[in-house]
Amino acid sequence: MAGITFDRVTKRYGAVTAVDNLSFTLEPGSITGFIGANGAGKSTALRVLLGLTRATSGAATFDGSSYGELPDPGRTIGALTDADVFHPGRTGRASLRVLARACAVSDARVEEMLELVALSEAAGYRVRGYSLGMRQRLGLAAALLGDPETLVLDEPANGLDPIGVRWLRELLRRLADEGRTVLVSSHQLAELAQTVDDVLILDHGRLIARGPTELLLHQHRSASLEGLFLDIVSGGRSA
Ligand SMILES: Nc1ncnc2c1ncn2[C@@H]1O[C@H](COP(=O)(O)OP(=O)(O)OP(=O)(O)O)[C@@H](O)[C@H]1O
Repeated sequence: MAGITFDRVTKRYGAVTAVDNLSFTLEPGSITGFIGANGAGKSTALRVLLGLTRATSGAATFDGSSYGELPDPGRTIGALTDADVFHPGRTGRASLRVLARACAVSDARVEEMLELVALSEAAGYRVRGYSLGMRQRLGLAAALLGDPETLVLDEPANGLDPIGVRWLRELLRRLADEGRTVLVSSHQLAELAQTVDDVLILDHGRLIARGPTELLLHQHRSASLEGLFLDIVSGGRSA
């Protein structure tokens, strides 16, 4: 199973340092929450990991291989970065079938994933008619198509209704229990606290706290992940 390693990753856009010397390793079998204020650098870090943008320095790898070096990335890494990656004129089913062909996944697996994300009935409709929550579900189905060892999900709960949020939480737990590595960014801290084992807290591109959620809550005498986050981030800013 593939873990994730960030080794001194820095990404600059001109004068802006979006990710600043970021290092951490995630082991398989757990869910890690990636949190930070707007502009903290979470999406940039995930984009570097997924080979969507190049690091200025350092490297982000899956068991030693960058995304681009993976022989079969679709079957190793499942990623959700944007609910709007699908062609609006294609049906949900056709969208998944295009991806399935690219990573040699069967049409039967497409139907299984549509069922898993509760889109079987809507699979014949064009994506332009889908709600945000339905597009997120389709994105999750796409991420899971190749039965990947590692999942990298940028705000997967966006647009999901409360039933969908609970479904997602249970799904991620199942996937982690199967030994997969799950990294998930979110602003919904109350929900995230119920989902993850560990958190990484990013502020101005830098990792300012990391560890098991329960331990961090205890160390900071916080009753909630939101309290912990506000405490750490405002503490970091005044330091
Ligand atoms: N393509 C880009 N060109 C220039 N600056 C960028 C680019 N992408 C991100 N940035 C800048 O990098 C910083 C980090 O942005 P990023 O989107 O990674 O943060 P984030 O933590 O994902 O934020 P959010 O929670 O709002 O999604 C911000 O200052 C942002 O303006």
